[in-house]
Amino acid sequence: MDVRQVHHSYRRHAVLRGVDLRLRAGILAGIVGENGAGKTTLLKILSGELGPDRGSVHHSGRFGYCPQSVVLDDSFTVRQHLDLFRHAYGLPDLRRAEEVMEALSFTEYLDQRAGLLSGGSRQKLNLTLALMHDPDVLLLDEPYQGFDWETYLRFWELAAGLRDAGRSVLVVSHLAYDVGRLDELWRLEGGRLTRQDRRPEEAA
Ligand SMILES: Nc1ncnc2c1ncn2[C@@H]1O[C@H](COP(=O)(O)OP(=O)(O)OP(=O)(O)O)[C@@H](O)[C@H]1O
Repeated sequence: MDVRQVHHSYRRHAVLRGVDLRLRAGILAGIVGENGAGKTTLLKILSGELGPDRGSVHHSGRFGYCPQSVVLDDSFTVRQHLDLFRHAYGLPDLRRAEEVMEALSFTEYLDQRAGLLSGGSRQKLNLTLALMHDPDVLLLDEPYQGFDWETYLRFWELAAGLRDAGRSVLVVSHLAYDVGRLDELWRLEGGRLTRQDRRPEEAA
């Protein structure tokens, strides 16, 4: 993914003022920033949901995006969500979805309605839907919110496995927590990204 000089304003409020970012294959990168720094705006632009006022975003290969809340129909079960997304992605089967669910200890919820899932389980469904087509570039917005400690660790194992398989993974969070797990850390501040040291005491 190659991002050059992205600018975005909401009316006269300039939120992004020249964001540059290059994500190579086989990297696990993080972006941190305070509330209101523009993280969600940047992710929407990277995913194509929002057009930048200026600048360019290019990526190659399959693309996956896990926003903070995926629009889910609460009356559909987990299995029905998977089937819908399988058709949308044009997948022959649910093999990868099953692997992700296994990794997140989520398989027992297949027949649960989405509206009855706990916050953490709902997030597992969001992640499964974003990962089930095995994207080359993966953008994750606050991906571990609501996770218990065990699931949090499993999430990082999953992310590292994707990196090791040559995928580009970008984790966006307001918390500079556990940054040692990342290959690169960036801070979004004043509308631009700056590279951070990954030592937690300096990045927090
Ligand atoms: N649709 C919109 N219209 C006007 N202003 C907006 C809109 N969306 C976001 N903003 C403003 O842009 C700024 C950046 O918002 P954004 O949601 O991108 O930040 P964030 O870093 O994701 O914040 P948080 O960590 O709180 O989720 C904020 O000041 C916000 O109020």
